[in-house]
Amino acid sequence: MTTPEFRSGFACFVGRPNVGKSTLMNALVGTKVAITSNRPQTTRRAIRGIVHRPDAQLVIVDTPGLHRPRTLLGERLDSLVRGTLTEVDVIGFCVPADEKVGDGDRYIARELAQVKGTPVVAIVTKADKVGPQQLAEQLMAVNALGDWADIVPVSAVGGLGAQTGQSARGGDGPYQLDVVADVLTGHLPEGPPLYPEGDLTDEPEQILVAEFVREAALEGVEQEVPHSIAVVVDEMGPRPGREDLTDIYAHVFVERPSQKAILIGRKGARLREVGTSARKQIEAMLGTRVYLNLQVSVAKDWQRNPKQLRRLGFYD
Ligand SMILES: Nc1nc2c(ncn2[C@@H]2O[C@H](COP(=O)(O)OP(=O)(O)OP(=O)(O)O)[C@@H](O)[C@H]2O)c(=O)[nH]1
Repeated sequence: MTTPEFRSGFACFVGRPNVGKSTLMNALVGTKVAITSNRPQTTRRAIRGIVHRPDAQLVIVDTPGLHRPRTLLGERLDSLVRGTLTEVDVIGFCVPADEKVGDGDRYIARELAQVKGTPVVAIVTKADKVGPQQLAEQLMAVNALGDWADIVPVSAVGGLGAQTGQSARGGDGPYQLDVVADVLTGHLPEGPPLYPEGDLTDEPEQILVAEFVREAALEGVEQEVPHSIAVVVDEMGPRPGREDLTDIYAHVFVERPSQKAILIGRKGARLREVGTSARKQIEAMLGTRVYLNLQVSVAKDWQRNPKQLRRLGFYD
């Protein structure tokens, strides 16, 4: 017998307002990852939480724009939402069991049909609120909405367990969270865990550091280098014996040599400015002094393979 490979990757959830996306995400994740930015606009793809399993790690990302769901419907999907949908490995499309499929659901289903290359799992939420007959009918109605990789009912409040006061996780109800997690992780590529378990609090800081560097690097050159920058923090930690000093090694990736030249500037002058500007922000956030080592590299056409890049740690 061969051991099943470990799987890892990213998921996001979409659906009309109030269909239970947040409840489901929170119920799924073992660890909440709070990204505490005082400038929330800068963190574009906040990690909502991580599902750790013996066989898989599922990283749930927030879908920007879905926090303003009332403007989402009726308008075209925000490009950021689109970006997120194509970057993740699997999308969970939530439709509640207790409301008839409506225009809002159909709208989102149509939009999802245009997202090529990312499997969509239709999730019928709040399954505990209806009887088996109504649930079966809703599953059929949702099935007719599109071409789903899977379709699965769930109750985030614990299936039958909800009525008996048992926890959602261990719940003995038929619509367990574990099943949703199984189905979602089944669509992830094989790969090692993307985040260390139990050491999650560093990650948001690294994301913010990358954002600070990215912002500083883009300052004043948005015309020449539009959206062509990705920043990866390679290493970050206190310098041994110096708790007041944090060493940070980061890579700034651009698409073309010409952009690299712009970022570095004459005799490295511009890159030094970028470093100084980013460092001030990072020092303010961390409350320590910071040594920031920036390297600029050309990663040709890095934007063309967003899934791979996300896996490598690009956050844009
Ligand atoms: N009975 C039951 N209620 C649920 C379930 N999931 C969510 N709810 C309730 O449905 C309501 C909406 O849930 P949310 O998780 O806030 O929905 P949402 O889709 O994140 O909403 P937006 O943030 O507006 O997009 C809340 O009152 C939840 O308590 C479920 O599985 N069963």
